[in-house]
Amino acid sequence: MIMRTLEVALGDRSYPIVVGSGLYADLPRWLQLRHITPAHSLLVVTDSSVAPHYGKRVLTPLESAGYRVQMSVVPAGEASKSLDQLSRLVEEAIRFGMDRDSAVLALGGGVVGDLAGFLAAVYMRGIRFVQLPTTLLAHDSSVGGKTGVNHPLGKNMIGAFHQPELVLFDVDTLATLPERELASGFAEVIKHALIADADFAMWLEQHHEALLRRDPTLLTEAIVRGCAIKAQVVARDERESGLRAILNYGHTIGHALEAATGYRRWTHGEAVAIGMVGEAILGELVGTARDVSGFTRRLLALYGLPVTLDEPLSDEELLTLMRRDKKARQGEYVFVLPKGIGTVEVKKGVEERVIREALRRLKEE
Ligand SMILES: NC(=O)c1ccc[n+]([C@@H]2O[C@H](COP(=O)([O-])OP(=O)(O)OC[C@H]3O[C@@H](n4cnc5c(N)ncnc54)[C@H](O)[C@@H]3O)[C@@H](O)[C@H]2O)c1
Ligand SMILES: O=C(O)C(=O)C[C@@H](O)[C@H](O)[C@H](O)COP(=O)(O)O
Ligand SMILES: [Zn+2]
Repeated sequence: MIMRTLEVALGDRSYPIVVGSGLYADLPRWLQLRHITPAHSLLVVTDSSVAPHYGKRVLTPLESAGYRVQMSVVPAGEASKSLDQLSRLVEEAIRFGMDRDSAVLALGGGVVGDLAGFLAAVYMRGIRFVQLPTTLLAHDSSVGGKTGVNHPLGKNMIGAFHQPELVLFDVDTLATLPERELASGFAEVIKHALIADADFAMWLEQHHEALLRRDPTLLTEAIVRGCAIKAQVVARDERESGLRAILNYGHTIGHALEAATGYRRWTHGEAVAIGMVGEAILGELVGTARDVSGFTRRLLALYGLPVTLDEPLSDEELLTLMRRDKKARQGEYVFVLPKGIGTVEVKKGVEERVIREALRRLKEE
């Protein structure tokens, strides 16, 4: 049995990230290690695609250990990251009798993780929660405490920082993940490599075939390396007063693409993949880096990810959305730009004409 453990070091709010197989059978023990005992009722939030596969696998050991537990299911998909779904979950939590000692378990991908985490952040002004990620992408979303929902005018516009008590990533769940979602998850794995670890980027290039075949040892290694980069950044700058913004590489453009298409055209990872190519081109134009967009494009393409902007979106709309990005200040555009492979910098005040040129090149095959 594979099992690897890391820590997000946040003083008395530090928590473990456990990555391995067959972990759900031991879920009660992990919860008790975090002082979530059968005296505490649990709301398991999941989605309509995950519930049929893993609902029972999570509920059964909890019930056997004496927990009072209820499962709440939201429709699968990005549209569930909404205030409407949040409000419905609050109602279910109240009716179930959740109190300040209760905990929320987020069983699913980033949508469930962000939504259920936000529920935990606001329910009775904050209760504990646990992340049970079931997508590759959720190696990113389950760590670091960014929770929230979308607004039609902007991605993740409503949310809170609220750290989980525990991240328990059972890699067995990845067996049922659709191929498109696996690729989408690799976009954030590649992001972690491109911002912090050139060797990891080369490793991802070398092992792409086995990783796409879901070789369990390599997949676990990719998750652990990605989580380790994220955990280190979060530990140094939990609330994004500076350094943490590097985790947003590809997202100024990526989030604009998602919002401009009503969160329907691309998955989050696909939008970030196109965004990383765009921001690599932008880095070359601004002069922070040389010769990075070619490698970025090739690596993402090896994982079947989109690397050109092939949707007829107006530059005006994308620029408006990018000015609303959470990193932006005083109407200035802020981007995370590469300095090379494995290193990036946060660049404020990028000129609009240069962004337009990057978008033009991003549209080229
Ligand atoms: N909080 C953060 O730091 C952070 C980081 C990255 C991304 N995100 C957010 O995460 C979201 C994207 O997450 P995602 O890509 O995991 O999408 P998702 O949660 O929508 O999952 C993708 C699809 O796969 C299905 N699915 C999930 N696990 C499955 C499994 N094991 N087997 C079969 N089907 C499964 C889901 O039902 C869904 O249809 C976006 O909203 C993004 O903004 C947040
Ligand atoms: O954890 C972070 O910080 C990130 O930026 C990780 C991103 O992959 C993630 O998509 C995050 O939700 C984006 O946050 P936002 O603040 O730009 O909405
Ligand atoms: Zn992301």
